[in-house]
Amino acid sequence: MQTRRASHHVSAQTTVFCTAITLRTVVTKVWKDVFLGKLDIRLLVDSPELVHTERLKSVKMTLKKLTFVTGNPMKVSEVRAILGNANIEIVNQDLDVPELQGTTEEIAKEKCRRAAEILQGPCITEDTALCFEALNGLPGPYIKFFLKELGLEGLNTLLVGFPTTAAYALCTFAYSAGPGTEPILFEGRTDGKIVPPRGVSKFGWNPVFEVNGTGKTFAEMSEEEKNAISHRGRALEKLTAFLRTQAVQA
Ligand SMILES: O=c1[nH]c(=O)c2ncn([C@@H]3O[C@H](COP(=O)(O)OP(=O)(O)OP(=O)(O)O)[C@@H](O)[C@H]3O)c2[nH]1
Ligand SMILES: [Mg+2]
Repeated sequence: MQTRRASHHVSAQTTVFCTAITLRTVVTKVWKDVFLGKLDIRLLVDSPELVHTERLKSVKMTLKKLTFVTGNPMKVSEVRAILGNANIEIVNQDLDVPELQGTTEEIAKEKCRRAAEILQGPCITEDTALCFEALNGLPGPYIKFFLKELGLEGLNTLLVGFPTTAAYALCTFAYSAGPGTEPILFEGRTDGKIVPPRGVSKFGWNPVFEVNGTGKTFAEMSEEEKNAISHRGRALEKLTAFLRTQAVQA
């Protein structure tokens, strides 16, 4: 009787001991992976049930690298700064993808579809528009050509005689999972007004776009300040949220 109770006691002790060792091994491995950057800590919080399954490992791999097709190095630099926080590495491909004429959405979608065909793989593209309320949204996606021909002062002159200088910056990211798949769009918008140039910037129309409620043009803001409220930052927030849901479903 006593022998049986003793052996029962020993086996219970063994179970507790083994469970503790297993738990310790799992916890150590998870934190080691977080520390080494192999595992995004946010995935642990969002979906703890996925911890250390093969699923999560492959998800992490797909999330890690993203090809951004653009010929604009300033876009690349901002996107890297913003997505660096989400632990996504941006690989830039400067492909000559023709831009269709149409709405920002149409341009972004077609640009991405063509880029995915050329790359034969997944990618993101982005189209930015600067829209003037007084001109019913123009120049919109054609701002690049207006800026080139008219310059910063010219963008102001364009609005002389109109009752408002209100404008908004619109950024549309397109994500394609690969050739033949319909690109998905993620849009971010920042409202402001067109003002005479203030601040120093290497990026296009930053000096003439004053963001509502800040009293500052994009060119007068630090990189962090701009990224936190910019059209691009807001669009990327949506893109990263989408990539996380993809991760959970993969
Ligand atoms: O001051 C700025 N702050 C910004 O945040 C910003 N984002 C874009 N732009 C400019 O607006 C036009 C968009 O045209 P866009 O989208 O076709 O770009 P792009 O042709 O330069 O590159 P891409 O089409 O290869 O990606 C181009 O002139 C860009 O330089 C910005 N200027
Ligand atoms: Mg372009």
